[in-house]
Amino acid sequence: MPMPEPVIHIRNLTTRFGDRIILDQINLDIYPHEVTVILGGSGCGKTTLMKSITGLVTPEKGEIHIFGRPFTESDEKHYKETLERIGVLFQNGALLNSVTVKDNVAIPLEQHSHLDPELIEKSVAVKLQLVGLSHAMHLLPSELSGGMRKRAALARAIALDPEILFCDEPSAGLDPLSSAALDKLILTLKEQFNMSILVVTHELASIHRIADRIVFLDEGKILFTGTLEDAKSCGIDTVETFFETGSF
Ligand SMILES: Nc1ncnc2c1ncn2[C@@H]1O[C@H](COP(=O)(O)OP(=O)(O)OP(=O)(O)O)[C@@H](O)[C@H]1O
Repeated sequence: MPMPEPVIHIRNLTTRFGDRIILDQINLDIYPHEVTVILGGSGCGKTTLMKSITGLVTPEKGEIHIFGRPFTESDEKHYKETLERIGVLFQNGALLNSVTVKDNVAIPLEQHSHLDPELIEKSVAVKLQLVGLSHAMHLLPSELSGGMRKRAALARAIALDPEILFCDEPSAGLDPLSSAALDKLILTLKEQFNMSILVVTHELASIHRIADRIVFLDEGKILFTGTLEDAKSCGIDTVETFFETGSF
């Protein structure tokens, strides 16, 4: 079967901090309605890749097309419209501590939608129900467990019904049950909401549950891309060792 058009198409992406090249001429296609797991040792550039794609870091050179249109050199209107179709779950959750869970999830809708307050309230309630936090909507982030905080941050990341969702180490610091619950949610977002999802994680159990495709980064270059099954027997020592041992 021919591959569908990628939702993200990256060519020769180079990102540098000072005199250090972090991403070195990356070529990568991200396909729709799949979970793509970005793997690689600490400091290899996984977060920088996500930030380069989402405009949080400015690449030195290269092209990024999102939804079939150039993103790197787009005008302000197109740039903003594209970002509204993307959700990001940051590594630390990045919830505002001074407002309730419900108000945290409402923020993107208040800032980027034209919905009236009543519809915003309904939309927030739907998202909180989806992540299983209806009962916690009036709590402050500091009153939540780690797993609940991650789910609240996920509800906020999907507030605008994004077509692409980025999750940076969503299960870091979670116990196995909370981690599995989060993976289930990620699969629901892919299967029922048709999202294309990029996840940075190095937890083998999680990778086996969610990954359709693997992108393995090493020192700023892509060592392997392909399906999870292919990754396990790709003939590249670093990749195969990871799948055997769970460490880099
Ligand atoms: N804003 C920045 N300024 C300078 N250097 C940075 C900046 N952000 C990241 N780096 C450096 O770039 C390299 C890649 O960082 P990045 O966070 O992308 O790695 P990572 O693969 O996500 O690592 P980890 O798995 O440990 O989170 C690291 O050496 C880091 O110190």
